[in-house]
Amino acid sequence: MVNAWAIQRDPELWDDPTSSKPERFEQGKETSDLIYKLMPFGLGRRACPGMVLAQHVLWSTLGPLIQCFEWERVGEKIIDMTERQGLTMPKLEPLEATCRQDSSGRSCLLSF
Ligand code: HEM
Repeated sequence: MVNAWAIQRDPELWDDPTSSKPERFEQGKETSDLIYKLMPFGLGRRACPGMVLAQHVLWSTLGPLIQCFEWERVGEKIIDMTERQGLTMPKLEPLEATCRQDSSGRSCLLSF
């Protein structure tokens, strides 16, 4: 069994592996061998058959949530990213956040 958890946190493979840096996935960065370093859907014959569906759903749900809203944590406390055990690696402390419609005037996929 492949230990994807360890591979995804290996400092020899990732710059500052435990920090949230979405920009690391921008084109041209971290793209070589990404499929073997990240493996969100597994690899090979037993890889996830729902990958394409999942990616489309993610684009159409997460995209508008990020693009159309401004998000803030509740209170001043830094968000604790500690994981608890479970199949999908849930957070130990559930995430609490507030959002409001983006006021920057950027175009948004959704109209209200
Ligand atoms: C973000 C969403 C998803 C993630 C991250 C994900 C991830 C994974 C991973 C890591 C595996 C194990 C692959 C392996 O053993 O190497 C898997 C297996 C599987 N996934 Fe997904 N999956 C997602 C969504 C879906 C969806 C939407 C479906 C179906 C509509 C699906 C159906 C399956 C099935 C049936 C297997 C078992 C494949 C087998 O054992 O042959 N998954 N998935």
